[in-house]
Amino acid sequence: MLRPQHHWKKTSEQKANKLFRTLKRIATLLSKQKGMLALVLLMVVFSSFLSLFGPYFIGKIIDEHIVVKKQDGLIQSLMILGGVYLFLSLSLFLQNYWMIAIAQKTVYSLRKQLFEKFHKLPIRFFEERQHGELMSRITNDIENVSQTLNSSIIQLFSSTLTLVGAVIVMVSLSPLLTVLTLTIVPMMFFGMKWITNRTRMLFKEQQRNLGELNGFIEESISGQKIIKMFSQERQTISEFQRKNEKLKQSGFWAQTYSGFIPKLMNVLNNISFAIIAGIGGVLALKGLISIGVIVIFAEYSRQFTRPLNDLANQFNMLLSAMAGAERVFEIIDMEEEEDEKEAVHLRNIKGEVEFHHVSFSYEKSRETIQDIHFRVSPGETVALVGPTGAGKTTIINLLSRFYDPDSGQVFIDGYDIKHIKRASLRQHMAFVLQDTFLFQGTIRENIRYSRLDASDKDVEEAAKLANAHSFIMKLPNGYDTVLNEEGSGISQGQKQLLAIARAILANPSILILDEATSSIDTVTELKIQEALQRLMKGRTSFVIAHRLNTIRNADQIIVLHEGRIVEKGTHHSLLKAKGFYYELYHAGTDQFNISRGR
Ligand SMILES: Nc1ncnc2c1ncn2[C@@H]1O[C@H](COP(=O)(O)OP(=O)(O)OP(=O)(O)O)[C@@H](O)[C@H]1O
Repeated sequence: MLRPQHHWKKTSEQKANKLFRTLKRIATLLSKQKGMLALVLLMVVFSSFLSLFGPYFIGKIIDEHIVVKKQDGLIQSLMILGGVYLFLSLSLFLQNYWMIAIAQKTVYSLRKQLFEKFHKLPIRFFEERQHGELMSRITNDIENVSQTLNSSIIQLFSSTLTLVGAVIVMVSLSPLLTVLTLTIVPMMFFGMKWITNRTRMLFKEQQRNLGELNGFIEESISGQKIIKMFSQERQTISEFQRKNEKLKQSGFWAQTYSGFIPKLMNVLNNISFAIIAGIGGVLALKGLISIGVIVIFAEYSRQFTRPLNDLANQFNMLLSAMAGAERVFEIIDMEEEEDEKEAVHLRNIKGEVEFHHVSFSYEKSRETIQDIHFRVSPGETVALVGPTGAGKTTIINLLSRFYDPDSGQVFIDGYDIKHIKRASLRQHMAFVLQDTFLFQGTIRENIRYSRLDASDKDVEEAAKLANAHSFIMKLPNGYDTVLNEEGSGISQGQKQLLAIARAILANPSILILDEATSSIDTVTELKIQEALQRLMKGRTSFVIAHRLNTIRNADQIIVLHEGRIVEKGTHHSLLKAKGFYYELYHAGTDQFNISRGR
């Protein structure tokens, strides 16, 4: 029995420590705007004082003017009272205004830090995580922090000040009535606890159901084509209805229970008012307190329930925002993909590539590639061939340093690429992948993405070499046609021509090409082939080849199987050897299937 208890104690301690560290970090961020923060706190103190002083002053006016029917000085007192409430409003406005400015500035820099960090993290980081989840850190989590900074800090501080101040004044006026008034506090505490326990669970459920529904909506929007292809509309709608119904149910109960909170507050307010009026009245009749004191108490007790309620709410909000902030800091603290201190910048390269006994695994439990060893002379074309999962993409990932080898080395022009700056290394490479990623923007901007300083003439020149110019000119706005992220409006083959144009513009020494497996119409296919021939000329090219033509023309074919090189050679020498390549070729695997007929 001791152990779990000890464990529990430890984890809750760790949690508290973590929370404290996160709070401290937020405080450090906020302290960058010390001057403004000091002003806000000053305003909070001022407004708390005025909100206590107002009712006190009303009590005084009642005792000194109303009860004794003395008109002298009443007007002045009322003017002072007006001034108190005017300044109270002003200070509340100012503290809010300044605090929002501080909060927005803080989350602005947090958002900036996080986005910049994303670009310094290795590819592994993104491959291991859900993109939706990462998106939510930069949107929801940061928004949560922003909301809390906007209001919670002020509320927590002013609620505490008001509570403490009210109790001090009340005790000084009538300890007995204070004790009686405070009897509602435990009632309030337990009542609130009962409701919030239930609402918290219900809200959690509502949130979960909402998340589920949102996920389902997102999936059915992006999978619309598949839904229609398989005529699953009706099934999708009924699944949606089921989820929608669940959300409605949980939403109904969550809102109903949370709707009790103001009602309960009202009842408790009335009870405390009855206590103050009744018992205060008896005390006043006995001459123990004045009528003004009853008014002060009545007003304070009304003020009492609000800060107590606020404190509980704000504290919950603060906890949830801190959880969000923790998730943000977790990423900000992650180890970055850094270049070695002495890493060099390569100006020009010839394009000689050597893999020297390279082994690598994505996960410790399973070796992905083993003892890969080959050399490529500048300008050569290498076809990487092998069944699915053989390790072709992994070799490309290592060459471009998206991952680093566990053992062995990769050399470019005799330099171990570990000692070359990543940006410099990738500057000498261009990628034409199966799935061309296009950004929202014009065709011109999309081609220029590989060399931002290229002139319009350079862009068009590259498009011409890539056989893309003629189809671009047929688009409604030519080079200024706007594409969305999915590149809808142009075909798969045309997307590839754009990718080739991009690569031609980059003018790299090393070219990485992942040939498309999807079949493309013959005319476009021929255009692609011709453009690729131009692109590959004079550059060291690595091709994950799917077209027989490419494979046949390669200077070197590297045949991979289960992470190892099983054969090397040219098409003819490998066929002659009657080994694994020969088998692949005759078995008509994916790699050879596509273009055998062409
Ligand atoms: N990010 C990753 N994390 C873990 N394992 C991975 C990762 N990427 C690939 N693998 C695994 O590594 C092995 C080699 O994958 P790789 O993508 O290099 O094969 P491939 O030859 O390019 O296959 P294909 O022709 O299907 O693209 C596979 O077993 C794959 O499951």
